[in-house]
Amino acid sequence: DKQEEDVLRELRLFLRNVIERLSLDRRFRAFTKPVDTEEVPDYLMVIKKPMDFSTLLTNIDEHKYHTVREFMADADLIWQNALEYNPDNDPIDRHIRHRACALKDTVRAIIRDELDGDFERVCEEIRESR
Ligand SMILES: O=C(C1CCC1)N1C[C@@H]2C[C@H]3C[C@@H](O)[C@@H](O)[C@]2(C1)O3
Repeated sequence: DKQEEDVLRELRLFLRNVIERLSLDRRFRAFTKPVDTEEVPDYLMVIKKPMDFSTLLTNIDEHKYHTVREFMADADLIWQNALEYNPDNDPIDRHIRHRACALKDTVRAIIRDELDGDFERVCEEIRESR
């Protein structure tokens, strides 16, 4: 109904704003677009569900996320995939993992500081009603 669509529209606005702010952070530049599977031919053998900021945005615009929890499941894939694919004890991998952990902490801090628990509970109620 109208009020419910307004809630889901506010959710999309919030999620787009989160991604916009992450995309402006130079530490997270490697997370903005899908890993180039022509540059990295074994990537899809290792990583079953690739994810990146541009794909999150597309999903938001396709109304794929009805709750922040659903969005977080995909957002977490970005840093989880980075840790999984780049495990080695060399400077490049360690730099990527440092940024992956920074992304994990930054997303959690934004949600903790800016998501109203009552708003997320309304989103969950709407999703369970459908
Ligand atoms: O995992 C990633 C991205 C970093 C966070 C996501 N990649 C896999 C490749 C290994 C490493 C070095 C380059 O080969 C570059 O292509 C990638 C991209 O970084």
